[in-house]
Amino acid sequence: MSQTKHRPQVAIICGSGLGMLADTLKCQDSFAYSDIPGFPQSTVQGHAGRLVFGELKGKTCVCMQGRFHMYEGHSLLKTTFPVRVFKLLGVETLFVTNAAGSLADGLQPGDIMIIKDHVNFPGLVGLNPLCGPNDDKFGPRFPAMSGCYDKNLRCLAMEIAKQLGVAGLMQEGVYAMVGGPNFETIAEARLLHRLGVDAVGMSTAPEVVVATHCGLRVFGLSLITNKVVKSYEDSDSVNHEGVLEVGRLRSHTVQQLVTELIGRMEINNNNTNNAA
Ligand SMILES: O=P(O)(O)O[C@@H]1C[C@H](O)[C@@H](CO)O1
Ligand code: HPA
Repeated sequence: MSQTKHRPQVAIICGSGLGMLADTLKCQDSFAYSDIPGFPQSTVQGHAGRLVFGELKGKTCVCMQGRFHMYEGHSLLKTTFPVRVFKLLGVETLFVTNAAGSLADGLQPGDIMIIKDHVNFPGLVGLNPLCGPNDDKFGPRFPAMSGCYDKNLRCLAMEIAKQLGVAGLMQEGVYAMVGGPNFETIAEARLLHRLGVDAVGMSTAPEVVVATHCGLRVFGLSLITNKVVKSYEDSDSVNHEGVLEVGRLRSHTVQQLVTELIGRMEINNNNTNNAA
């Protein structure tokens, strides 16, 4: 921390192809993950691997340009390590963004889903970053996860979307994390759809679990980059380049939404930082 004067209140984790969010920060100090002790390295295209500090609409932010995924071979403890670092830095609110495939018929590529809730499939079978001895300095052994995506921020995001004229692209929905790295089979896609999942991806849920455990307020967005193939008659096929391309096409809108939301949200300064 001696290398930056910024003391962030807000942390942003950028999903695949959404790293441009960091470019909006003013008065930047940026650090390659390879220069930060204990940080894993990014291995996925579209995840630059830089931690960027700066100002956005009067709030001090830190932005992860590149996240860590379980399928890269990192332990869940490693993939979520930055969230606890943010807590210790005094961050109060975590923004998570991701690229996801849609299962809901009403969600098209290019749409933006405000995450209302998640299904943490790895977590349901015991692959949870909170497994192992609990560190009481961060939070309780058995944290509640109901309400982990802050309702006030979700409402404010919708209000802002209306003012920006992009409400037609936006709706709330349930995100599910699967392990990846392969995309879903048709049978898996049908199962997820029947279970009430609106969009599926390979990240986010462990970060949100760790953030909620240590008392961070969370806001999440999924950029819908593709429709998940649910029919044996459908010859479409998803690929990572296509995912990144939709990210590029919608980068400006995602940037506007996040910037306005950060500018207008209140900071309570209720991060007592008692984990430090
Ligand atoms: O980091 P996110 O969840 O945005 O990345 C998604 C899931 C895979 O890593 C990749 C697939 O294209 O995009
Ligand atoms: N499935 C899982 N992860 C994804 C998808 C998908 O269809 N699109 C982007 N990330």
